[in-house]
Amino acid sequence: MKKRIAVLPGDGIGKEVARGAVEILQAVGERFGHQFDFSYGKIGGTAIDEYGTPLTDETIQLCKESDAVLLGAVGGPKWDKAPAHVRPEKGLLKLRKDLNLYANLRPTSYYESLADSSPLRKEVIQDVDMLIVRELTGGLYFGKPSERVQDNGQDAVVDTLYYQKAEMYRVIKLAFELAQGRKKRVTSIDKANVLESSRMWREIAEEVSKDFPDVTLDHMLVDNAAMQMVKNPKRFDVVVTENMFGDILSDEASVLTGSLGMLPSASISEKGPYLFEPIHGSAPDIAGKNMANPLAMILSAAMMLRVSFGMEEEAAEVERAVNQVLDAGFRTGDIASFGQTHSSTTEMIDEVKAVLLENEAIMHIMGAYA
Ligand SMILES: NC(=O)c1ccc[n+]([C@@H]2O[C@H](COP(=O)([O-])OP(=O)(O)OC[C@H]3O[C@@H](n4cnc5c(N)ncnc54)[C@H](O)[C@@H]3O)[C@@H](O)[C@H]2O)c1
Ligand SMILES: CC(C)[C@H](C(=O)O)[C@@H](O)C(=O)O
Ligand SMILES: [Mg+2]
Repeated sequence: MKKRIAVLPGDGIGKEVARGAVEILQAVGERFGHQFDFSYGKIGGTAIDEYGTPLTDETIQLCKESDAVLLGAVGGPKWDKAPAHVRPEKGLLKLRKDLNLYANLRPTSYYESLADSSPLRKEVIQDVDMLIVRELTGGLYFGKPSERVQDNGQDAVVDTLYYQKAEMYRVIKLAFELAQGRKKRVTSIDKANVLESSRMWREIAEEVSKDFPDVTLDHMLVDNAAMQMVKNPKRFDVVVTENMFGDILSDEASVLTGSLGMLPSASISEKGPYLFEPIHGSAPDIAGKNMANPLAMILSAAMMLRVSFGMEEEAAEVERAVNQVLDAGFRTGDIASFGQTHSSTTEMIDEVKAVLLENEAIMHIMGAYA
């Protein structure tokens, strides 16, 4: 059946990696006989330059009319000094809010072939398999007021951490449901020794856990969690946490796989369409140089196949092709060990595509002799 995919490449390396995901999906379509229709929209700085706003109503409409959304990344120094309402990042936040994407799933798994490119010892990271469930539409990112103020004649500033109970409840419940299909362990991360919002978060986690007797729950303060994540990452299965803690911890978790350029994500809502994006940003330091690692974006496309379209075999094939390319020694700079030759973004994309199509040929031949 035809699937409509909205593609929002965004800024910087977002454009380079989004192109890769589209090429891989085209190869999947060719191999498995699916029709994927791609429609392009602008978001972030690119949209500011053209329309004066980081997200137009047309782009939101395009996303709502699609079966899934693929997003590259937004932001860059060109727009860093822009007033708050026309910052590229505001476009992404508005899109997440408008599509009600309340949960952001960020899986981190171990890649045997990348063990040498991690700064952590192999014994520490081997077999890590963690899923961070990040609340995505509440907390400090969206609380009002968020502004500069005058306080007793002093320049001051306020940001607000606001959550409704129901917003915490639904994402924590989802984390428990996901844990049931995994190792049945949820670690809820908060700052309950200081923040009232975290105390409520912890109470709700306890409340939800009563409905999931097969899943164990533990609580961890976020500062300790940041340390445990690099010291003993294997202790984590499903991690659930509020928006900003999840943002920070997931960049940290990406180091366990080897690089920020390896971590995909799925942002989901109650009824879709869902959005799929790498967790990294627009990487201005390497943008336009054909150096970015496209694998986080390609793996996000695999998550889209699985989560939005129920195409498990197709998703697994993309993941297998990525693994094969890594096993064969292809590396962008961020995942290269000392002395290894660096492949460009486009070379990596071409390699994954070639493996995908080559595997089809091999399976075809094997089928003929079966
Ligand atoms: N979802 C998003 O769109 C998103 C996420 C994070 C940051 N940002 C934005 O991106 C801009 C730059 O932010 P930053 O530099 O703090 O974070 P970043 O994620 O863009 O880059 C951090 C570091 O990781 C490297 N890196 C990131 N992705 C990579 C990849 N695929 N391959 C190889 N190396 C990669 C970069 O070169 C850089 O050294 C900011 O404007 C920020 O707001 C956007
Ligand atoms: C660009 C920024 C708003 C965004 C976030 O903090 O959510 C990014 O860091 C991410 O992780 O997707
Ligand atoms: Mg982030």
